[in-house]
Amino acid sequence: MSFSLADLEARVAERAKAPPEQSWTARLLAGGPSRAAKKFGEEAVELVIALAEGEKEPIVAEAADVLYHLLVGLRSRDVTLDEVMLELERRTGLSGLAEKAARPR
Ligand SMILES: N=c1c2ncn([C@@H]3O[C@H](COP(=O)(O)OP(=O)(O)OP(=O)(O)O)[C@@H](O)[C@H]3O)c2ncn1[C@@H]1O[C@H](COP(=O)(O)O)[C@@H](O)[C@H]1O
Repeated sequence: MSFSLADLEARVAERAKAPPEQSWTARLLAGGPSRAAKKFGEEAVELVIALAEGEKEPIVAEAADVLYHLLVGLRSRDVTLDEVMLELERRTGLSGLAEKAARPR
């Protein structure tokens, strides 16, 4: 498998420039960040339901929708995948439980 989230981010960036009547990406972005956020939320809920039900095929399909709509949402706020990956890389040295315990109360 050579296709990556970075490839999808590049595709989203390319299609953002298309006329909205020819591109779902461009149409979503033309609606502004709140439109992209709302669609991401809908897709996230559909993934939650698929995960709770436990069937693999819908989980894969809904997870794909979530990842694509996440990238569109990030683009709507000019946040890059690199910025998110840097944050994830920063966290690799720390267990999630240790990080939670270290939070100010
Ligand atoms: N990965 C995706 C992708 N995943 C989902 N979608 C679209 O997201 C839209 C919403 O999906 P849903 O079916 O969940 O939602 P809906 O149409 O509102 O239907 P319901 O909620 O009523 O079920 C549909 O038009 C899907 O086709 C995507 N649209 C685009 N991409 C990628 O973006 C590229 C560019 O696409 P365009 O911008 O459309 O050219 C494509 O080549 C793909 O690589």
